[in-house]
Amino acid sequence: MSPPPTALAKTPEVEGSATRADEGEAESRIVILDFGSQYTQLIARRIRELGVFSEIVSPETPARALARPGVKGLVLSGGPSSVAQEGAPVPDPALFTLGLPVLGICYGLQVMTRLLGGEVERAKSGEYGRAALEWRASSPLSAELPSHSTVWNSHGDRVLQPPKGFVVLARTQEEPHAAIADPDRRLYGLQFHPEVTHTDLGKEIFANFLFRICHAPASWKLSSFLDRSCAEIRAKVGGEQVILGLSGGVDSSVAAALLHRAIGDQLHCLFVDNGLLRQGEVETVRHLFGEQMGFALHVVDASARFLAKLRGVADPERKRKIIGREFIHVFEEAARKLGPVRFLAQGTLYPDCIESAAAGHGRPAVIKSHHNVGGLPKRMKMHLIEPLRLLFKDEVRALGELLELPREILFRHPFPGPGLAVRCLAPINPHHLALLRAADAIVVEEIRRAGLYEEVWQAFAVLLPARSVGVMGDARTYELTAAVRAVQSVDGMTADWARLPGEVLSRISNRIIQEVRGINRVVYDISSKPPATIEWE
Ligand SMILES: Nc1ncnc2c1ncn2[C@@H]1O[C@H](COP(=O)(O)OP(=O)(O)OP(=O)(O)O)[C@@H](O)[C@H]1O
Ligand SMILES: O=c1[nH]c(=O)c2[nH+]cn([C@@H]3O[C@H](COP(=O)(O)O)[C@@H](O)[C@H]3O)c2[nH]1
Ligand SMILES: NC(=O)CC[C@H](N)C(=O)O
Ligand SMILES: [Mg+2]
Repeated sequence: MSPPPTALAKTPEVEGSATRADEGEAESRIVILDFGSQYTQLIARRIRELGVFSEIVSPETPARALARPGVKGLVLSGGPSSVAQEGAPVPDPALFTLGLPVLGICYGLQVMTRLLGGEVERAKSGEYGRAALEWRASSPLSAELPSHSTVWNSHGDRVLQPPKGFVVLARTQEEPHAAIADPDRRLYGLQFHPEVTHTDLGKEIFANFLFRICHAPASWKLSSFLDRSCAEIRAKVGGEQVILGLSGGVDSSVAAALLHRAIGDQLHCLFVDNGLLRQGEVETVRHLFGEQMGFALHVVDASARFLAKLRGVADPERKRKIIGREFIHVFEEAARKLGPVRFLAQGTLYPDCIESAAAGHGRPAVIKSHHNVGGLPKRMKMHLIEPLRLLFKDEVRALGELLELPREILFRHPFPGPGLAVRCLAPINPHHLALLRAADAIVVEEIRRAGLYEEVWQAFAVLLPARSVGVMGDARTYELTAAVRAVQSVDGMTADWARLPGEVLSRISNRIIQEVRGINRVVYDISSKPPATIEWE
């Protein structure tokens, strides 16, 4: 197969100071109408990787709202619905008359076909997974692509008759209308999914759409994003004070560094020691953010009140609620002490926004309640500043690198807001937390020492209330059990237990039993998610 074409733009620059981007004019962008595909975010990612900003909007967005300055083209995503089905999402038909290029993918192709007068039918047998694609006609969408390549499908409906003015660009063995287009109106449709990595040359197809059809400049760069968002924050905040809950995790740390660059000491970072933090966490945060980075850091020791409220509580959901409520109280008190604070900053990311928007139609925002500390903003009546709300996690990490945050912070394993409380299945008290903290530190230390820290998604210890008999130094012991959990995952939604080398497990086990008095047995958790979860509670 021939090498990929040269049409590919470079990935957005992370380094460098070039900030020519669109000062004063609207940022060039591609707008993606989301029909509910599991891959919509991947479409946005692919486009941004090519250096063009992309934005995901509701499928019902009116055409006039799509024709904004800066918009260079539209993508209609796939989706679970069937176009003939009642209640299936339909875009504003006027979007096809805006003169903007359109790329319909799967459901997006099918809905475009139907709206423009073509026919869609239920296929006799769907087309799922791998297929061999053959480009049959030349077009800017397939420019410089080899005539044959592998694509990935997932559809049960198909285009029976393309709309008037459309020609067939490509087919697969099963599907004669794998790609169709009306080149004069710059309307393109693909039955397969160019956004998934299983489609070879999917990125090149996007590059052709962006640069040969939409003529979008590749001007989306994190460095210009950084400059622009600092200016926006300064304009919004003026001389006021801002508070931000700093957890030491990636998102809040990057948000803090960005705000600090914008407004310096008007930013007050609040780090709450809830008594449920990992070993050395308070010192690390104090050293890194207070001393090294020079942030106005307020460390609030609230461990006594958290632990008092948690004493004797075993139910995981009750633990989470108590912790969320205490966080709010601590924040409110701290804000009052600082004087009138009008702004609350948060490290909300783009996936959080999309998830909560999707959940807005009467469904509970399950994912948000998992990730936010007790819904701070709603109750606190402050204006929100969310500088990362347009970014994906890996873009946030890259931004953190631009802001010179140490790798140690940016590539940290996720740590749940409720902290060690959801890893201590034995009754919560200072003694049990100390055992857990010590065991956890050994797990992480040994995994680091083996050079595996960045290979696993998360690794930690859990303290179990199970006591068992052991023999140490000829004497009987009757003590608690530690479970070691280490998983591989991409997004935390699904996970498999990590196949840690036997020697590493053995060192962890020996050290915990020898060094942590009160634990005499170590087990390794070999459950995947689903059906288990990553955390034990
Ligand atoms: N100990 C804490 N002190 C102050 N704020 C906290 C603390 N723990 C959590 N928070 C707040 O709760 C938010 C949500 O926590 P979450 O773990 O989802 O994100 P994160 O810690 O910023 O990043 P990451 O997802 O990488 O852990 C944080 O951004 C932070 O504002
Ligand atoms: O901020 C958080 N607040 C929480 O209440 C919470 N519970 C779990 N997690 C983290 O989310 C990922 C998936 O965890 P589970 O498989 O246990 O649901 C894993 O990375 C968990 O560590 C949390 N994060
Ligand atoms: N992935 C998709 O967009 C599927 C579209 C439609 N639900 C079908 O089965 O054909
Ligand atoms: Mg965190």
